[in-house]
Amino acid sequence: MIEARGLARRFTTKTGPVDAVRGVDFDVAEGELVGFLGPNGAGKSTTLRMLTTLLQPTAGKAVVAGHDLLTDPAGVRRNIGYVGQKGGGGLDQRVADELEFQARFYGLSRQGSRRKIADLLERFDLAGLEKRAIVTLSGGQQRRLDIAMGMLHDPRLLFLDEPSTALDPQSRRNLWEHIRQLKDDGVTVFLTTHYLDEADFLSDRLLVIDHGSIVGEGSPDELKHRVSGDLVVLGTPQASIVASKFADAVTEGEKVSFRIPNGDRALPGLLRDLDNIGVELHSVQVHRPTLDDVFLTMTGRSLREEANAA
Ligand SMILES: Nc1ncnc2c1ncn2[C@@H]1O[C@H](COP(=O)(O)OP(=O)(O)OP(=O)(O)O)[C@@H](O)[C@H]1O
Repeated sequence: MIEARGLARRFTTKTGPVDAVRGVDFDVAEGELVGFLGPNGAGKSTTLRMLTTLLQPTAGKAVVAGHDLLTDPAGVRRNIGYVGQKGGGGLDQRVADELEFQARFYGLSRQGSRRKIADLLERFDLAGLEKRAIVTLSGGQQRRLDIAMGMLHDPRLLFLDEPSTALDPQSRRNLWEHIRQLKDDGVTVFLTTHYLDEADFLSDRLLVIDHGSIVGEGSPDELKHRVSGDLVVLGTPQASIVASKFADAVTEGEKVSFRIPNGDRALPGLLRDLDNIGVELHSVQVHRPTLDDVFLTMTGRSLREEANAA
């Protein structure tokens, strides 16, 4: 559904050139939900704007929804939906008028657009809000309306830029369910996010971008497995004895932590060995790596710090 090869964008600024995207290669298969994850300024929006024909690449090429980005941008636009960071709707407009206007813009007949709008209002839990001005909707309702507008022409591929930014936890969760539903309906979804929980919950596959280059790719689980092992934390008065057995062990009072591969499976044997040498244990915890650990391993920086700083 997407084939990007050497896609790059350089901006010329007063202080010199900025390589926002440095020749990225990736594929997205039909029906996949791919999360494009990276910190602020990593190049996510620039990539998305190129793939949606809003910005001309300075190098490389891509085929998007079966059409060549450079030679057939109109073909790309006809077959994709794009939901940007800021909603496209006129805030004073009523919900139904906005949808109607957009549907007619896409060339739907009056009758066709009525049917489609009713279907989308139902699908995105907006039924009953037709007469409300957009400005009076909650943040979650506005985001769902933005997505409904992006789906009016039944695109096979939908781009979502930071879909849940500025939503409260409950609305985010609700929006995620709607995004998953799109995937279940067969729509290919490509979304950018700098939220690890969002990427983890939604994505079949993740592309991790940093400084304009792809630094990692895989399912959330695959990426977590690449971090060297699970974190084991043991509570014991003999923390220093345990620490002496593991090169990377860190002790903190009566707590010792270290990483081992496949922690769940390795733990029984490990506990037996410690018991055999007389180590007394108060507590045992095993933590699977998080996507934050993955990001830290790949880039040397914590994505959470970046997101918080934003
Ligand atoms: N029009 C522009 N002119 C100059 N530099 C730009 C322009 N647009 C983006 N950049 C720079 O390109 C880099 C990538 O920006 P981009 O917006 O693609 O990142 P991002 O990953 O989407 O970040 P965010 O999460 O903040 O939206 C940044 O260094 C940014 O400052």
